[in-house]
Amino acid sequence: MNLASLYQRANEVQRHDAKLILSEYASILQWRSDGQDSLLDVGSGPGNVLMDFVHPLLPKSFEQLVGTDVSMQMVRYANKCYERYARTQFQVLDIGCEELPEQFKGRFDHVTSFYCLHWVQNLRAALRNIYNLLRGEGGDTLLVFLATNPIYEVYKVLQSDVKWASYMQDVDQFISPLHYSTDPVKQFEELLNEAGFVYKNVELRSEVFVYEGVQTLKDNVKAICPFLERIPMSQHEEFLNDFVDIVISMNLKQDAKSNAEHSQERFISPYKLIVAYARKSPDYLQHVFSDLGSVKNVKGVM
Ligand SMILES: C[S@@+](CC[C@H](N)C(=O)[O-])C[C@H]1O[C@@H](n2cnc3c(N)ncnc32)[C@H](O)[C@@H]1O
Ligand SMILES: CC(C)=CCC/C(C)=C/CC/C(C)=C/C(=O)O
Repeated sequence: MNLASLYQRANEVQRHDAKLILSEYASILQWRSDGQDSLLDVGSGPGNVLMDFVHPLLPKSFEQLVGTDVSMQMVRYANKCYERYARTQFQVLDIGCEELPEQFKGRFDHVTSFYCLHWVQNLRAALRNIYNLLRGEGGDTLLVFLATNPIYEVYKVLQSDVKWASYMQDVDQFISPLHYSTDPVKQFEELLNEAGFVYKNVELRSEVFVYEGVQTLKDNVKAICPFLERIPMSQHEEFLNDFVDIVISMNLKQDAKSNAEHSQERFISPYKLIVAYARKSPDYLQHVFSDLGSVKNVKGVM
């Protein structure tokens, strides 16, 4: 996914969900009493969700805001767009990496991520890294990503088409790792436990987004579809038309009202969103728990 400017213009559902969920969690995030919070965002893309919806929530005296992304093109684009913002920077980081670069370890009070983790097949590594991004004495994380989306079924049908099969052999790499899960909440809770998070709240939200008009749908697909850059430009419109035909065959097109003038076609996208909030136990608590075995009567913290 490398079309920073197009994505910035065609990310309606992503902006809608991030804005709504941040309005709900702004008061739940554990802001520091001294106001010197450090926050890292995972998969920031062109940065407009982070800067439009997270940045305004930070205390005025925040320590640092770091947007990260696996794509150098997204990072360069975001740094250029937001270069005038104090104590704010964008850096390359693959959240699914085996070993978190030292400069990121234990430095953040908060880690957020919006519409990124469904792109990461190794959620176990991602959550281990997110845990290790947080400072030793605590910190919290707010993670919002797709469990299911009809786009994944459309991709599977396109991959079976001889016209597109050779460009989509690795289609499963781009399907959310929870798309086929029978219990995505349980599965993600177990992954959070494994990473070491002690307090967690994981929701699965059933949502519906309506794309007004076929061009809006096509633009939103173009902004995130990983296969288009592999297909000759001269065939892009054919690919997108085939995409829309499959959406229609899935009965996801709402018939325009016959009497309405200039009515647009509406495309319905029913999807399921994971909204997960978790806190990292302070290191000192871990110390107390680990000492429980040697000290019989421990008073106070339990
Ligand atoms: C759909 S965009 C979301 C951007 C932004 N968070 C938003 O809500 O608009 C997903 C972003 O995640 C990035 N991404 C995909 N895999 C990643 C990984 N393993 N580590 C970090 N970022 C990744 C993509 O490059 C892309 O910029
Ligand atoms: C009707 C239909 C198939 C709509 C899906 C359209 C669409 C652009 C979904 C985006 C899914 C996705 C992977 C978003 C992202 O990563 O930001």
